[in-house]
Amino acid sequence: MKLDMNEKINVKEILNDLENYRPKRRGWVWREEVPGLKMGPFEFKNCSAPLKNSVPLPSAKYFGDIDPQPEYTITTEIASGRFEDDIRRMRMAAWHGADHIMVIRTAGQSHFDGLIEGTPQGIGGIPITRKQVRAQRKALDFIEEEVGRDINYHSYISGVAGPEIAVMFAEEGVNGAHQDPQYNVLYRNINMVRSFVDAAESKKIMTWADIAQIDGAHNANATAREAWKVMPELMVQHALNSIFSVKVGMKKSNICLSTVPPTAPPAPCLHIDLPYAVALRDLFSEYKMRAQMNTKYMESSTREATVTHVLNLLISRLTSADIQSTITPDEGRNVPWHIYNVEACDTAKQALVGMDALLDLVELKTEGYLPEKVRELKERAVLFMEEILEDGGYFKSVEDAFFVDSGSYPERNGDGIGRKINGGIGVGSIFERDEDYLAPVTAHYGYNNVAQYDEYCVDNPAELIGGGTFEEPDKIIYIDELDEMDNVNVRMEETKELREKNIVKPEVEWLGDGVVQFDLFLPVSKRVAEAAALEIGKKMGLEEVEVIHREIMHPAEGTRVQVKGKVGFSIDLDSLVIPPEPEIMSDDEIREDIENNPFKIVCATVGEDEHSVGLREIIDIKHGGIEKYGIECHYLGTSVPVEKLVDAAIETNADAILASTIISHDDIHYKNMKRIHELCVEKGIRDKIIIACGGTQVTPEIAVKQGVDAGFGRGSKGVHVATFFVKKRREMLNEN
Ligand SMILES: Cc1ncc(COP(=O)(O)O)c(/C=N/CC[C@H](N)C(=O)O)c1O
Repeated sequence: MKLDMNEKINVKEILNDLENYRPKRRGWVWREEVPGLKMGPFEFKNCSAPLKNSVPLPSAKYFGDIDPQPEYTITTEIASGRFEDDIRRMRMAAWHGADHIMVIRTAGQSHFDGLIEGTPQGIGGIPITRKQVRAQRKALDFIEEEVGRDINYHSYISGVAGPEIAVMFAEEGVNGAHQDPQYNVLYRNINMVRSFVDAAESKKIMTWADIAQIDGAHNANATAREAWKVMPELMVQHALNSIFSVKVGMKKSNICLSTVPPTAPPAPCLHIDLPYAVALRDLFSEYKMRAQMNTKYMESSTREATVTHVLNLLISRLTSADIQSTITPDEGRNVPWHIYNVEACDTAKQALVGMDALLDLVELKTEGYLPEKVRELKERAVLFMEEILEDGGYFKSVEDAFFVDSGSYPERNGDGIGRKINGGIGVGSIFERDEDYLAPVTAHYGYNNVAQYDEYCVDNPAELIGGGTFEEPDKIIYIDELDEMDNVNVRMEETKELREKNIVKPEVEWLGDGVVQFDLFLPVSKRVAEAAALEIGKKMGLEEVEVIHREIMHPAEGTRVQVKGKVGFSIDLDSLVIPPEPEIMSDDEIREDIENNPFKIVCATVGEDEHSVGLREIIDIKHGGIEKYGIECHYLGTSVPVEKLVDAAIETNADAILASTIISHDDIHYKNMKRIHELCVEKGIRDKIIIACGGTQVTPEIAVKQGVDAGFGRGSKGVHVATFFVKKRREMLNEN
């Protein structure tokens, strides 16, 4: 199966024959850095190899459609609860620069005490199962082929089924995973002894499979009452998980510290977060940094979240990052939607390439507040570690609620998360292995008496059984579905007409969910505006109308409200009149026509409009404008009265008038077009002259309604206008 960029991914095809799917590779892939990368007229210092296929930033069109990729791996978190719909979002995110797909697990999967099978729908995440992992890894094989860059697939190895999950991930070629026993203990109340014994096993397996590890320190950020007060503890948590991982045998280049700038505006966040970012990288210089955007201080304003994320990216650029995780701007209001996953990827890409080579321009101060604060934070972290030792070690310090205390260490408010060593889920489930304990498996942590059967297999216990599932994937027991109702086949049956018929429904996260959102301003106070917005949504025929964001413009003057609702209908695409792509003739064909029959135009930016760039791009030869075809252009400049433009057309006996207007306030651009047409009629030249008008806010269909012959909107180029002129003149000559 090879993806065609003009065809949707065939999810049914992906689900076919999953039993025999095998992952193409094991382990994590970092981007290929290309220092001195030349793209368009620029040279980049901190970029990686460009993609084969991608969607550039909107403004890329001003720079030859280049789409430079920063050197950091870019993560997008995807998990709507329906993995089959997430596959499409993965493809969208990959085209927008994501090469790390992180799949949130269904709420509370950490408490599942074993692997689950089949493809049940999840809540706020995906129930991780072998079939679901296979389907998404298989889909990513095709998507990475399409974009031209390897994509890392990532999930979570935590909870009471951690080791089983680790084995399944190793078998299925999962490339990255969160693994941090502290997460189990602090946030899922899983017995601490069980958690660390499981973590040793899980990390051993991850090491064998070359799975990159992300720790869970960021959770303290998100859980603490005031995130910046846990900075010392965050470094302690990173240290504990990192050294434990090293002791199990994990290479440091696979150990990624999950670090989040703890604050956000209106706090003076750089002043607080940058010293922390520097201190962390000083202490853990041998490890990888997985920079995650701030998730704690996010409200329902996607704009606010995006600006905070750009400040987070500035910190990444000023310090370092290996993985730049992105958080969807709408994380603060609902389960992330397609469009916001993509926005988050674009925010990271845009900001990081925009700050390319930043450290050639600025450097961090080595005297004063910054280094002093860095030292202070490191000292607090070391003191925290020392107190753990004095208190009797990690488990004892957890019992004494050292962690996630709202005080800024060494201050303590006594409100940390305390767990008992003889409490929590899984307590009492650890047994010492007997003298003759044997597990004939690969990558097994701890005591394993293989020699009792064959001393030559001590380093390869699975040899005793002719290889385990790591060596012999055909030994994996693949279970398709267990629940006859809660599975992907039933779900896809429900939405099949949206796949099979030529109809479409709006969606935000699931195919056919019918959800739309709209943004409006109401000149009333907040509470009145919310009520009015709901009423407007209902009158628009939306169902399940809900206000998802409101912003006060002024307590009395007005409120901005964002509303979501569902449409009950779908659109029959066969019934649509879809305007054809603007035809373009070949340069030679246009040039030949003009050589045989010279063409003269008058052109200007009309009205009170001073924007000249757009029109110059359309006419100037150096921008690929219409002059390159031999068209004679009389450019009258900017803010030209329409009367003057029409008079010039008459004086020069022009074949065409080309008017540009960018300003569209009160539809002034269309009013000017209409006036040009009327003037040509009044002066008796309308049937002899071609009128074309353009501008970024011009909709061609509306332009023509004003009486002109053609309108050219955003993205139009010289070749579009020249083709139109040649065709329109031929049409007029044929008529006469
Ligand atoms: C170390 C660790 N283990 C397991 C889980 C997940 O555990 P459940 O399956 O019980 O939800 C998490 C969750 N982190 C949130 C993702 C965050 N948005 C991120 O990008 O890091 C975790 O941090």
